[in-house]
Amino acid sequence: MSSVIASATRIVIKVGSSLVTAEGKGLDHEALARWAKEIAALKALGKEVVLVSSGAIAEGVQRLGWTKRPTTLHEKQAAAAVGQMGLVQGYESCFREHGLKTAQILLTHEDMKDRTRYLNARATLLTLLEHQVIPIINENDTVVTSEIKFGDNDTLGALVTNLIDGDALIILTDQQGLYSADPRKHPDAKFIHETEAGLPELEAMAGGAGSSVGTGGMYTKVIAAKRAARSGAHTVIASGREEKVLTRLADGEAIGTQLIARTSRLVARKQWLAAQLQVAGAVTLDDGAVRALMSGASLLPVGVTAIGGEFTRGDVVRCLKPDGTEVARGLINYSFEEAGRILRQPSNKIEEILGYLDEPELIHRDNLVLL
Ligand SMILES: Nc1ncnc2c1ncn2[C@@H]1O[C@H](COP(=O)(O)OP(=O)(O)O)[C@@H](O)[C@H]1O
Ligand SMILES: N[C@@H](CCC(=O)OP(=O)(O)O)C(=O)O
Repeated sequence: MSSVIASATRIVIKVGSSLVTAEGKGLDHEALARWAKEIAALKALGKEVVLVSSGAIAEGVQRLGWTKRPTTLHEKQAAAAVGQMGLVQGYESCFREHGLKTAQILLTHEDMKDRTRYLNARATLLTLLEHQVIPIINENDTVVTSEIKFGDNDTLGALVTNLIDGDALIILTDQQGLYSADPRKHPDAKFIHETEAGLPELEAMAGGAGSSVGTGGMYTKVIAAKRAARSGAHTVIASGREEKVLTRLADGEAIGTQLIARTSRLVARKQWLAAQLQVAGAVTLDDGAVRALMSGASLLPVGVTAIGGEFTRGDVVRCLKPDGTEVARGLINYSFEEAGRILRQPSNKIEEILGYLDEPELIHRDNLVLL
């Protein structure tokens, strides 16, 4: 059995509070340095890495001189705001030692639900990866309320994996991986080396957080693996205390629990797009654009002859052949008003016409499914 990480190129790594803080009291700077070193080694192997890191609240509590983790939402938010400074400062200086640039990204649930924000967040993250920057992501604790909260960074890690079409999600925690029951309470629990992500029995095995530092426990990790699998990504839950865990995983060593996604990344994305029932509009293509789409290209405004419906950026629209039959469906980059102004035009004219350029494609091929 070898690790799925060996063949993964785009990887989201989630480190829990217990791994970046000293027993929940302030940041463990040696730990941050170790993560930066390991991630630099993955980068050197040609992998793209996004880091989802907790630890803001724990660091904030320390900086504010509080003796325990607060219970009210506003105190937690205040602690997170203070602590996030330390978290990004710490990572920034550790990654700089390896010649790597970092970026701070704070997200909420709404950023993922709202299609326009979803596309913007996706484009920003992919651009950062293109420029070899390590995005460091946390929940935007300042603005969250219970309705828009991920609540735990395991869920955030999975949604980020979906967002950027990651090949794999690595969840690092304080246990070796998933056991048949919480090993803190059941010392005889059996270790699970490999299983299929999303199996209902896994949810029954996983309990809540075992420490006062972490939040979600194994349950949110198992659910995160199920979510990640929706976009075809495999998940590995492993111990962050294991020596050189990331580089060993990348070498193919099967450390931790592997939760395998059944459907491939591409098939999963196309299924998701095809299943979108709410279609906001349609664009009619010329014959050349239909041929381009069929051969796997993106849809450019130059190949569009008409539009219908009132859609906004990020909505799902139908792509119609000149005779009106549907050939494809995809997430559109421009609103119906904008699309109406740039249709039949070459992409290098978009900026001149609209005064700005979001993307040269009307629908990018990654966001397009042929029917
Ligand atoms: N079936 C299980 N297998 C392993 N750990 C479990 C299981 N059920 C509950 N846990 C608990 O989940 C904890 C890890 O989650 P959590 O404390 O939220 O960590 P993190 O901060 O890394 O997210 C473990 O320390 C363990 O006590
Ligand atoms: N946004 C919070 C993260 C909360 C959280 O999910 O923590 P954990 O269960 O340790 O990953 C923070 O940075 O403290």
